This record gives sequence, C-alpha cells and structure tokens, in this order.
Amino acid sequence: MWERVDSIPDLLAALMRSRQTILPKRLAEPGPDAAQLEHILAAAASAPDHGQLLPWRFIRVPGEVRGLLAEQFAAALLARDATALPEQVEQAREKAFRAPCLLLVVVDGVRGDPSIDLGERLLSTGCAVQNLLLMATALGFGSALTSGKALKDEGLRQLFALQAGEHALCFVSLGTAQARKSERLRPQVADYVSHLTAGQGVVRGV
Ligand SMILES: Cc1cc2nc3c(=O)[nH]c(=O)nc-3n(C[C@H](O)[C@H](O)[C@H](O)COP(=O)(O)O)c2cc1C
Repeated sequence: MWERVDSIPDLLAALMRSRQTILPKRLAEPGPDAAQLEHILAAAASAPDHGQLLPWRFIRVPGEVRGLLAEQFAAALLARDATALPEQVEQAREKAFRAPCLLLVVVDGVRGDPSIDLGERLLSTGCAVQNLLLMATALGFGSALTSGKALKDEGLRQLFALQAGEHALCFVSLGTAQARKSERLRPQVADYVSHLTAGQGVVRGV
C-alpha cells in the first residue's frame, strides 16, 4: 500500500494520496482497538478552530446499539416515503450494521462567539475529520464518510440527543478494507487555483 518515501513532505503526500473512500459495506473487522481509536480521535484535536469554540464532536455508535440506529434509519425512510417497499426499509436498516467502527459527526452552529459563523465551524469540522481520516489511514484502516437524508430526521436527532443549533453532518466508518479501487484521478492544482493580477483580474493557475 505504501510507496517508498525519503522525506516528511513526501511521506505526508503519500499518506494523503493513499486515503480513499472504502464503502462501509467493504469495511470489515478488525476495526481500530481502543488505543488505536483514541489515537485516531486525538488527531481531530489538531484542527484549526477559530475562537477555540470546539464546534464539532463525534458520537460513537458501538456494535451493541446499532439496532437502535437501524430502527431509526427505517423509521426515517418511512417518514419520508410511506410507500417504501419492505426490501427498501430492510436496506435502510442494514446500513446501520456496516463497518466495525461508526462515528456520527456533529457541528454546533451556535455555541460561543456568534460572529464565528456556521461556515467557519464547518471548515473546522472538515479539518478535524480529515485529520481523523489520515490517522486512520496511517494506522492501516479503510474509511468512508456517508451522509443521507436520515441525518436531518427528527427521530435521529432525538436518538443522538442533539441540541438546538447542532447538525448531524455525516457518519465516519472505519474498518479493514476488503477491497480497494485504483486511485481516482485527482484534480490538478491548476483546476482549483488562480491568482489575482493587477490588470487582468483573477487568472487561472498559481
Ligand atoms: C460530507 C461528505 C459526505 C459523504 N457522503 C457520502 C455518501 O453518502 N455516500 C458515498 O458513497 N460517499 C460519500 N462521500 C464520499 C465521497 O463520495 C468521496 O469522498 C468522493 O467520491 C471522493 O472519493 P475519495 O474519498 O476516494 O477521494 C461523502 C463525502 C463527504 C465529504
């Protein structure tokens, strides 16, 4: 999985490139043990955080309570679509049982300094999640982020005891990758960087 590298920048670049989404259905045991999970979660704390609001948190969903989440996924689907077929409801339920380690990512849009808006809080959350994913990758685990309409469901909010102003953003799944796709084509720097000029406005490229 690892290419040979001789410098810290190269090592970091290799680590970042080797992180790829492994769908939760392809994440099997073993997941991270307690010490590894602590290491992974601690990586989140290095995220930039304007005003040190700690606007994000993670809620772990241990294996023994996945059934509660499964029922909530099923209920959320039926609340959205009362005509959902039994197999669709079962599929919604089944999603709760994928991947050995499952975390819900929550952002708080209101706590602390109101001048630090939701966008800034979401950026901090994204940084925390990426740190976590990279540490999981460094430890040899596959990972995935998943979202979906159920995250906005009132029953799910209640299950996780979310406060007013908190948003459930996505789930993080961690486990041992059963299969990997080839590395996807990443965008080139010129695709996403431009620069300001004196006479021609903003021009593409570094
Ligand atoms: C907030 C967030 C939510 C995501 N939710 C899903 C999802 O529900 N299902 C899915 O297949 N991928 C989901 N993804 C993963 C992206 O599809 C994935 O990162 C993208 O395809 C790029 O692939 P890579 O992660 O291998 O680079 C999500 C990514 C983010 C950032």
